[in-house]
Amino acid sequence: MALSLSSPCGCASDEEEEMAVFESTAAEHGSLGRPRLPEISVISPGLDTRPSIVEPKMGVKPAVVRQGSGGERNSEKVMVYLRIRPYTEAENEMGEEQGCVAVQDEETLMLKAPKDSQNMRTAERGVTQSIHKFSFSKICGPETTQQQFYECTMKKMVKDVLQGENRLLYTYGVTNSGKTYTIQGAGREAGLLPRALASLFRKLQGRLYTAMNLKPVMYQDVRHLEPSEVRVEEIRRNSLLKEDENQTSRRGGTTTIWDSGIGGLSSTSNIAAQLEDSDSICLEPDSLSHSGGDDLEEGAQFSIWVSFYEIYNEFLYDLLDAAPSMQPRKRVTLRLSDDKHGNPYVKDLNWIQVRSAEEAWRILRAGRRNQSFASTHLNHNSSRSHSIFSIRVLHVRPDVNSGQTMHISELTVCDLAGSERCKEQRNGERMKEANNINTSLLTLGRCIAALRQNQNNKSRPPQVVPFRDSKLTRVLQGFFCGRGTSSMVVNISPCASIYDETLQALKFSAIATQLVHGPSTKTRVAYILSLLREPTANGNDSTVMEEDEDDVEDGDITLLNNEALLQAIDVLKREVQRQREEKEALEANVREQVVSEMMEVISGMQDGFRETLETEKALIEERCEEKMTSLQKHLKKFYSQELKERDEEIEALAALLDKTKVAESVPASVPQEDLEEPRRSRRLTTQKKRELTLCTELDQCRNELDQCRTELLTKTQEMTKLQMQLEVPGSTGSLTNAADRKMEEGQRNLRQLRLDLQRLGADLQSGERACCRNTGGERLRQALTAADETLLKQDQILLELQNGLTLIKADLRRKAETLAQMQPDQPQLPPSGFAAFATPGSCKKRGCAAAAPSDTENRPPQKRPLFQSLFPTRTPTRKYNCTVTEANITPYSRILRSRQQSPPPSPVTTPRSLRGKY
Ligand SMILES: Nc1ncnc2c1ncn2[C@@H]1O[C@H](COP(=O)(O)OP(=O)(O)OP(=O)(O)O)[C@@H](O)[C@H]1O
Repeated sequence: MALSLSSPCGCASDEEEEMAVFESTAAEHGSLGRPRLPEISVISPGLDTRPSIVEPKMGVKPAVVRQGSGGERNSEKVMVYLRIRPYTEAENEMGEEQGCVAVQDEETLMLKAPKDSQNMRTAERGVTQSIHKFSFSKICGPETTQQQFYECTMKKMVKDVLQGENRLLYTYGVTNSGKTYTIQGAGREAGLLPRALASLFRKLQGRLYTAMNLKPVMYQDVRHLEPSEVRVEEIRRNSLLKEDENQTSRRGGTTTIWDSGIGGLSSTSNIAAQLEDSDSICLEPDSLSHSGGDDLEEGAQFSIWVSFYEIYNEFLYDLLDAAPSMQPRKRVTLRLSDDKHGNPYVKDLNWIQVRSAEEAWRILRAGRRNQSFASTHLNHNSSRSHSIFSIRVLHVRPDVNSGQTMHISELTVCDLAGSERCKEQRNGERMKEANNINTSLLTLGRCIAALRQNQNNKSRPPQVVPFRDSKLTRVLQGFFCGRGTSSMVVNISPCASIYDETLQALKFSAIATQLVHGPSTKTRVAYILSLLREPTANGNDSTVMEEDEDDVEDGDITLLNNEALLQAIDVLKREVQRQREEKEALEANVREQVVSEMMEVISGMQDGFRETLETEKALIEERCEEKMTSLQKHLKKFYSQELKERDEEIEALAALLDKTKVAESVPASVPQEDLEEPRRSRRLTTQKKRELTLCTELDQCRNELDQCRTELLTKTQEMTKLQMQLEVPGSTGSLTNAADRKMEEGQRNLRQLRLDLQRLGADLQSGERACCRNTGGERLRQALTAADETLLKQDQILLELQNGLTLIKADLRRKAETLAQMQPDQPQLPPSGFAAFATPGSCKKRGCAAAAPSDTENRPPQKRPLFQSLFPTRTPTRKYNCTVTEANITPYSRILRSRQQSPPPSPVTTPRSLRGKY
C-alpha cells in the first residue's frame, strides 16, 4: 500500500527530501497541471544515510561509522525521539480514539487523517495526502514508562556531561501532549530531569566539590568567590530551600500536581528512599551504578550548580530569584548578553550550588512556583512559557590552591510551551501568550531549517541562521553551533480532535531529524590541523605533516610542539586574512551593484519629476489663458452694459425734449396770463425748440451715417471679391502686383476713412454730451459746427476714395484686358464694370452684365494719375459736386448738400445712435 518518494537506491536525495518535507505546502501553489499526488506522504530523514552509533565499551569513545564514500566526517544526526501519550479516560469517552496514529515499527509512524480534520478536507480536494509517514530516531508508544524513556534518551546524556560535553534536551509538541510530564513527571512517575539529577549525584558520590568558592558565570566561565561572596551564595541557597520547605509543610507534605516530577520525594522522610528507588531504576548496573569514578577524570572533583529561568512573552525571568516575599511583586526581567567571544548568556542569572539530588529537586520545585501556568481549553495546567533548567558541572582540581577549574560542562533541559491555535484562545492574555509561543517556536523551526540547508548545500554560500529572531533560539544557539549537541523529544497526543496540530508538529520535527550536529570543538581542532597539513603558500609542506597521522585525526592539539602551534597560528591568520579579503571584495561588489541600482532609480525619478513639471507648467499656462479670456469677456460685457445705459439716458432726455416741445405748442384755450411768461423762460423755450430740431437732424444724420457705413462695407466686400477675382488669372507678374498695391492703398484709405468716422462719432458724442448737459446753446452750436465740419471732411474723403476706387477699377479692367490678350485661349473679358472680372455665370446671377458703366469708370486712367486719384487736392471747388455725378451721390453727400441749402446757423446735431456704436 505504501508508496515511497525515496530514490530507487532507497536513499532520498536532497531535493527529494525537500519535496517530501514541504509537499503539503508546495501542492497548494499549483492547481494547474498538478501531478497526481501519491497516496502517502513520506516525510523521512533518510534513515539509510544516518550514521549508526556503535555503543561504546567502557572507556571507549563512541565512534561514528561513516556511510559510503560521501559520508560526512564526524557528522552525527540529531536524535529526535517521539513519545505518544496514552488516552485519558475522558478522551476515551469522547471518542477521541479513531486510530489516526499508528506505530509501524520502532522508527516509523503512520498518521491517518480522521474524517473531521482539516487535513482530510484538503485531501478530499486533492491538495494533499491523508496518510503521512514519519521516521524518527526512536518511537516510544503510550505504554512506554518514564524509566524506559529515560534510558533511551537521557541516560547517555548524563554520562556525556560528566565526561565534559554539553548537552541539550528539549521537548516539542502541541499543548497537552505530555511535554511537562516527560521532563518533570507527575506524581510518583518521575520525569527525565529528576532521574537525571538522581543519576548524576549517584555517579558523583564521593567526588563532589562542596566548597562554594568557584562559581559559573557568563557563558561558561568560572569566578573565584571571596568568603563574603560565598556567604551570600549560601544565604541565597538556604532561603530557597527554606521557602520550598515552608510551601511543602503548608500543604501538609501531600503530593499534588505541583509536586510533579520527583513527586512524593517532597516528604523529607521518604525522599532518600524514593530517590534511591528512582535512581536504582534509572541506572544500569553495568554503566553507571557501579562505575563510581571509572568514567570520571582522574583526581577531579565536581561542583554542581543549577539555574532555572523561563521565557514568557519574549521576556526572561529568573525563577530562582530568591528574595522570599509573601507580597506579590513585579518580576525583574533578565537581559541577554554576549561574552567577548560572542557567546550569548543570561546576565545576572542566579546559579545555586546543590550538593544532592534532593536539594536540586527542591530548588527546581521552588522555581516552578514562580513559573507561568494557566488553564487553557486543552490543558487546565498548561505551561505558558518555555522553562529552561540548566545543570553546570565544574570539573575541579582540588589539589591546587583553593581549587582550580579544569573544565565546565552543561546539561540543559528545556520544556517548551506547547504550540496551539491562537484563535481558540478566548482570553486576550492567553491569545498574546499563544502568539509569542508560536512565534518563538516558528523561529526555532526556521533556525533548524536554515542549519539543515547549510549542511546539505555546502557548495552554496551559507544562509544566515536567524538565532537572533527570538530569545529562545538565542539562548540555545550554542548547542546548535558546535558547543554541544542537542536532542529533541516530540510529544504527541493520539487524539483525533487535535490531529491537524499534531501533523504540523510532526512536520516541524521531520526537519530536525535531518539535521546533523554542528562541528564540535574537537572537530574545529581537526580543521586547524587539516589546514596545517595543506601545503603552505610558499610551497613548503607544513612541519605538522611529520606528526603522527592518528593523533592528527583524533584532533589532539596538545601533541603539537610550540613551533607547530605558532605555525598553526600563522596559517589561521592567513586564512582569516583571506576570508576577510574575500568578504571585502564581496561587499565592494554588493555596494557597487546597490549604487548602480540606486542611480537607475534616481534617474528614473528625475525623468518622472521632469515630466510632471512639464505637465504642471502646461496646465498652469492653460489656466492663466482661460482666466484672461474670461476677464476680457467680463470687461467687454461690463463696458457694453455701461454704453447701453448711457444710450438709454440719452433717449430718455430726448423724450423729455419731445414732451417740452408738445408743451410749447399750447392750444388757444390757454389763458392769456399764462402766455405772458417771463422773457427768460421764453428764451429757454426757443432754445429747447432748437435743440429739438437739432436732435431730429442728428437722428437723420445718424441714419445717413449708418447707410454710409453699410455702403462702405459693401464696397469693401466688392473690393475683396475683386481682389479674389484678380487672383484668378494667376500671378501674371507686375501688372497684378501693381493692382494689388493699389488695392492695398485703397484699403488703407478705407481704414483711414473708418478712423475718421470714429473720430466723427466721438465728436458727435461730445456734441451730444454738451446737448445733454443742457449747457448753453452756444457751446452746443460750436460742438455741432465742429461735428459738421468733420462730417464734411469725411464726406470729401469718401468721395475721393470713391474716385480712387473707380480709377482702380478702370485700371484693373485694363489690366484684365491685357491679361486676356496675353492668354489668347482665355475667354474675352467684358469691357467694363466689376462684372468684367467675374465669371459669366456669376455676372448673370447678379445681373451685373446689363449694368452700364458710369462716366467716371469710363474715364481713361492716364488722365488722372493713380496717386492723385487716391490723394486728391482738396480744393473747395471740387468739394461737393465737381466730379460726382448724380448717380454717385451717396446719402452722406446728400445730407451735406441739403445742409448747405438749409439756413445757417442751424448746427448739425450729432446722431445719437452713432455714439452708441463707437
Ligand atoms: N505518557 C503519559 N502517560 C500518562 N499520562 C500522561 C502522559 N503524558 C501526558 N500525560 C498526562 O497528560 C496531561 C497533559 O500533560 P502535560 O501537562 O505534560 O502536557 P504539556 O504538553 O506539558 O502541556 P502544555 O504545553 O499545555 O504545558 C497531564 O495530565 C499528564 O499527566
